[in-house]
Amino acid sequence: METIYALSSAAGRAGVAVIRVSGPASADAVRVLTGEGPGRPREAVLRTLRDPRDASILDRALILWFEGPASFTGEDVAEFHVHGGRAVVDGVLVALGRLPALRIATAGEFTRRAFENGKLDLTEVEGLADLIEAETAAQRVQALRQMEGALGHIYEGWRGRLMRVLAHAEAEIDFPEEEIPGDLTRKLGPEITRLADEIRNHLDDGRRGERLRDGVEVAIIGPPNVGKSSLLNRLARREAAIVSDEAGTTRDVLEVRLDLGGVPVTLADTAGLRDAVNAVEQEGVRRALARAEGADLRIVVAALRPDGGLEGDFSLAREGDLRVLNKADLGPSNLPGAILVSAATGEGLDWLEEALTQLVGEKAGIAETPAITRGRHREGLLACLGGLERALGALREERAIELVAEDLRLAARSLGRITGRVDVEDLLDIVFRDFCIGK
Ligand SMILES: Nc1nc2c(ncn2[C@@H]2O[C@H](COP(=O)(O)OP(=O)(O)OP(=O)(O)O)[C@@H](O)[C@H]2O)c(=O)[nH]1
Ligand SMILES: [K+]
Ligand SMILES: [Mg+2]
Repeated sequence: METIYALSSAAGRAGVAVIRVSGPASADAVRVLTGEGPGRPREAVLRTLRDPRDASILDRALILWFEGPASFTGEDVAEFHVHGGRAVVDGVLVALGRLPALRIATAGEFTRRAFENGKLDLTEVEGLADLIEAETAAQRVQALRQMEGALGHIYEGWRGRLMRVLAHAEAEIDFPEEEIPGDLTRKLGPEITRLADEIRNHLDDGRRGERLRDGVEVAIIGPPNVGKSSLLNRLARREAAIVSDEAGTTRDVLEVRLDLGGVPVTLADTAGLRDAVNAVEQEGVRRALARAEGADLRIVVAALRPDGGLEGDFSLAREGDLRVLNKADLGPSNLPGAILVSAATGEGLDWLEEALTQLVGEKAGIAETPAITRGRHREGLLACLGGLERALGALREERAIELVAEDLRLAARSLGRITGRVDVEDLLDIVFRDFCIGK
């Protein structure tokens, strides 16, 4: 196994930078730079780092030594906590690069080694990637939970039970007993049914976990000039979108990211909906409708007119969408089911934000039991469920036990692919794509 090294903290100037080395030559790397072997495992030592070519001083650094397999990667690991200046970091990296046994790590290679050495399963690797990407508090909680194995344990638990059922079925193939009709169904059926029910329940999560990971998509729609862009600017607390009294100001879909109660939200402003006056506006309207269609939630906006009449209506609102009547400053009004606001004065905006936060929280966020966070998990679980249902069907029809066993085997394999316990070579590049060098 080659020994790899990389800067593991972010590039650029910083107080401290961490350079990580992993592999059998890690102790040599410490020896060459400090003139001494590594200290005791997990105890920081302060050492002078010298360039091995001319003994010039590179830095005074803290060195942390982890003896494999009790390390992140499962191999011997040395961490150099150096001063985070560019010349210091470059000097140490160049010195390490001169050691013949060392080479620079590729993106995600430290984590990949952790996976290959059984330190993390694939769901835990994904949790770690999500933790590094987490922007909001709820995302952090979900990522940490997954990194600590919450999802992996559930899937491995199901796989263990499935393997036991499979063992029974296989025993039946090897040592067929006196066939009593329906006997096998009575033996295997209940546990397969229970497993299928549990997986079905887990799948029926309203995509909360996936939405929390990706962000909830909210689209603001309505006719021109009702104040959609003005409302977006209020919610974003900055002048993100152009506002004017000209109908048809907004053409492109404009997105801002919000953190509503810990849930990341992508709020989209869209072109006003009307029979467009030209091709560009027409394209804007097409995009607005497409975005509204794809969104998890719509804020449908109408506005009060100075004459007391109504601009727009809520015909595009679906159940669970927000209906907003803007320009409440123009006169008295009362529209049941609509939130009254004024983007001009700020009136009612607290309510709007509160209602939006509440709805978003219903669609995404932390539930008591860990939720599916990626389409990859969902696909694996659906494939597993399909196998279990086919196995149950085959049992009911009293088909050959070999066929039942084959379906159970496929179901177990689909579960195993989620955690990476069975042939996943083809998956690894996809899972590790999210990592950068040093991770
Ligand atoms: N009186 C009043 N005027 C408002 C309010 N909100 C927005 N306006 C005005 O209404 C006009 C249109 O506002 P925009 O935010 O550009 O409306 P829009 O819905 O994004 O318009 P398009 O992008 O053209 O579809 C501007 O002149 C705003 O200043 C409000 O609450 N009260
Ligand atoms: K406008
Ligand atoms: Mg606009």
